[in-house]
Parts: sequence; structure tokens; C-alpha cells
Amino acid sequence: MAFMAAGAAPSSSSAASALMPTRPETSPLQFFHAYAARRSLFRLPSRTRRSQLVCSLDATKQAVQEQSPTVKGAAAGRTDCFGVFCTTYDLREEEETKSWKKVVNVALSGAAGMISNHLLFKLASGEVFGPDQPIALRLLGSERSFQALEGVAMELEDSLYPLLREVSIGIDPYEVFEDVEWALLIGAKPRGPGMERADLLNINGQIFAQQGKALNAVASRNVKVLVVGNPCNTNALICLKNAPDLPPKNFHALTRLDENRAKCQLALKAGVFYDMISNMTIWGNHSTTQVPDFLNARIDGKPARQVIRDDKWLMEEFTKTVQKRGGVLIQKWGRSSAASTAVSIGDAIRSLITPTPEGDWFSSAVYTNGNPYGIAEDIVFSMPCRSKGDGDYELVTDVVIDGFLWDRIKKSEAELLAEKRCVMPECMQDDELCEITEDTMLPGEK
Ligand SMILES: NC(=O)C1=CN([C@@H]2O[C@H](COP(=O)(O)OP(=O)(O)OC[C@H]3O[C@@H](n4cnc5c(N)ncnc54)[C@H](OP(=O)(O)O)[C@@H]3O)[C@@H](O)[C@H]2O)C=CC1
Ligand SMILES: O=C([O-])CC(=O)C(=O)O
Repeated sequence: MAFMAAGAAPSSSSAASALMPTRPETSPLQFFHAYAARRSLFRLPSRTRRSQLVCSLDATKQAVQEQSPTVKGAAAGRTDCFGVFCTTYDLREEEETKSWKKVVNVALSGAAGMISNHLLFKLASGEVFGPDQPIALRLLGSERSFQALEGVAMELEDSLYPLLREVSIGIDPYEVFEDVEWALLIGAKPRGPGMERADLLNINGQIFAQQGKALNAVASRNVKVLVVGNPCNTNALICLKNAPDLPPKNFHALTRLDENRAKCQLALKAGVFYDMISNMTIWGNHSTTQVPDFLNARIDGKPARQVIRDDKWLMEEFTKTVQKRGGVLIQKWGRSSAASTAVSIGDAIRSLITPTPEGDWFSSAVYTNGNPYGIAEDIVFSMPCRSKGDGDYELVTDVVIDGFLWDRIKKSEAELLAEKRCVMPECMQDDELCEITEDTMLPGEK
């Protein structure tokens, strides 16, 4: 609670009012102020910071006087600062990046949902962006979830993460996405009973169109966008189409969970630990038509087929297990994968900000324009990628594609083209109708 007590709520802070939800309740505003106050200690120009410093220190000294001897003892040797404030209050704007990396601004939608509940704590701990990377978290919710968002923010605060420099909550993507360098779009409406898949595409399409427009208007010009909310490939396509001023290449849909699932199955079959599995591509849609590529995968550096020597298993059981893993998990758990999805989001981010090990690659669903494989342009399709660690990636060219693989890839491509026809008929060349086949299922759907 020290942060909250010390930061006399800066109601005049423009950053605070910019992100503040326009709702009359007092409690959300109080919380918002608390988090904004914490940010202002790091970011306000030195003059403002100094006047806050004075009143904050007064508050802190008073708090120390009222506290136990242990706490008093800890502060006894210092008269000008207390605890965590010693490191933060003395930072001058121009010196910030000498001792710390510049804060990375990360937005999450669906921040009160299951996946976010795992992911946020990984992000705040430094597990994803690194132990020397301060982070600001911007949580996007809705009227429906606002109270839950406050709860999430309170838990983050109580976790005392040294790298966590800001937590802000809001319901307007134009405010929450301002200047963000990463946007993790997790929130999406799940399919309800009796709902047609085309309806789901439509409803989520509207959410991702609005968020794309907001990113286009206010995010960092090089923002990296990772769409998780299903159907994630088509949601990512809608998002990038609504953000014409941002590079389409920067938009990803998450298929890293599928890659991880495929690695796990190969490791189990080969009787090796899963760090032996490399070059694992998931081609296509994050759906039951996805293609886990055992042809190019390697086990301890050797082709997976040579090690496993069971093509029937690879073509049938392996492929089906990976495609349907999400559904089996829902049957067991009664809800969809959340922890392993959060882990895979962390993996996906790390793969873009650290150089890919020599000869290896990772899977991500990205925009197909200019792809070297002959996959239809203008969709978001999972393909093998390599990164230099600068947030960007290139598509891998040294892969083999045989007839079996190509047939499967075309099936997933057809599915994505059908999804696109349903949500963006204006983008299609012909008059084909929105027609979703039985195959068009999320991994978690039956
Ligand atoms: N790509 C992948 O590998 C995976 C993707 N997923 C997908 O990720 C998404 C999030 O999963 P999870 O966190 O478990 O889901 P939760 O149900 O726990 O949370 C989803 C969040 O979505 C938001 N949401 C946005 N619009 C709506 C709406 N119209 N109706 C209801 N909720 C809405 C809600 O937040 P708010 O009210 O704040 O907007 C809610 O908190 C799902 O679409 C899921 O299918 C899941 C696993 C793997
Ligand atoms: O279908 C779902 O919501 C869950 C999902 O994507 C998965 O587990 O891969």
C-alpha cells in the first residue's frame, strides 16, 4: 500500500484523465488514480515530480513513524527517501534510460479473462520481456468486466513486482492503446449455445475491427499485435485491415500453443525430452484444419520421420491429437486452455525479441502477402518464421513440402478463405457465398 499512500492522487495529470473511464462511480476512479499516481512518479517532468516528492516523503515519513521498529530501522539510515521510493524518486527524465531500459508499453484486451489472469503475472515478473525490462500494463475491459479489472490491478499491485511501472485500466481502446508497443488481443466472445459460426465471426469481427481502428489511430507506429481471441486468424485479418497505417507484417495470430502441443506429442512418442524437438511448423488456421508438419520437424537434429519410423501414426494419430487437443482439454477441465495459452503467448513474444537459434524456427500466423510457398495472399496463415530478435521476422524458405503436406495446407487455406468471405465479402474477387463447412471448428469445438 506504500505506493498508494505516497502518491497524492494527481487529479491534474493529463495521462490519468486520458485513460480514465467516463463512469460516475467513485471506486473505479479511486483505483485509477492510485495506478496513475504510481506512473506519475516515474514520468512527470522533474518540477512536478519534485513537488510530489515533497508531499510523498512527508506522507512516507509519517507512515514510518507509525510503523514497527523493524521498518523504522530500515529507514533510519536515510533521511531523504524510503524503501522503493529511493530508486524511483531520484530518476530524472534524461537519466532514466541510463540505468533502466525504456519502459515497454503493453496492452491486453480481455484482461479480466482466464488467459490474462495467467499472462499478466508472467509479464509483470520479467519472465517474458526480460529481467531488466520495466513494463507498463494497460488493461482493456468492458462495462461488464470493469470491477473484475480492478481486482486484477489490485492483485498486480500486491505482488510488488519491481519491473511493473504502471497498471492502468480502461474500457475505451482509443485510450488504452495510446502509444502501446505491444497489443495482446485476447478478449473475444465465446460461441454460445445454438450460435452459428458465421454469427461468431461476425460479432468478433466487430470487436476486432474497432480495436484495429483504435490501434491505427493511437498505437506506436511499429506496434506488434498478437491476436489470441478466436477465431484468431480471421480476427487478426480484420484487425489489420482496419489499421491501414500500420505494417500488416506486424500482426500475428497465436498458433504457438499448437506448436507446443505438437512438440509435446513428438517428444512423448520418441521418448525424449521436449527440448530435443525443433523446426516444428504449424501451417494454416488455428482450428481443426491446422497442419502440424512432421515432415520438416527434427528430433535431436534428425528428421522426425527417421526417428519415429511410423508414418501412419504421424499422419493420423499425431495430426489429429494436435488438432483436437483443445477440445479434449475442455472436456476434462470444463473450460479452455488458459495457463498453457499464456505460456505460449510468452513464448511467441520471446521468439520475436530474441534471435532464433541457428537453423531453427517458430510458428506464427502472419499475413500471407509475398509468402514464398504459394499460399493464397491476403489471409493470416500460420507459417515458419525466424527472427533476429528485433521484434520483426522473416519467413523460412528451407522447408520441404510434399503432396500430403500441400493437400492439408490447401484445406486449411480454403477454410480461411471461407471465413474471409463471411466477414469481408467486399475483399473477395468472386460472388461466392459465406459458407462455413463442418471442418471449420476451433480446436476446442466439437
Ligand atoms: N489462439 C489460441 O491458441 C487460443 C485462443 N483462445 C481464445 O482466447 C479467448 C480468450 O480466452 P479466455 O481468456 O479463456 O476467455 P474468458 O472467457 O476467460 O475471457 C474472455 C474475455 O473476453 C471478453 N469479451 C470480449 N467481448 C465479449 C463478448 N461479446 N462477450 C463475452 N466476453 C467478451 C471478456 O472481457 P471484457 O468483458 O473485458 O471484454 C472476457 O473477459 C477466447 O476467444 C478463446 O477461444 C483460447 C485458447 C487458445
Ligand atoms: O477453442 C478454444 O477456445 C480453445 C482453443 O483455441 C485451444 O485450446 O486451442
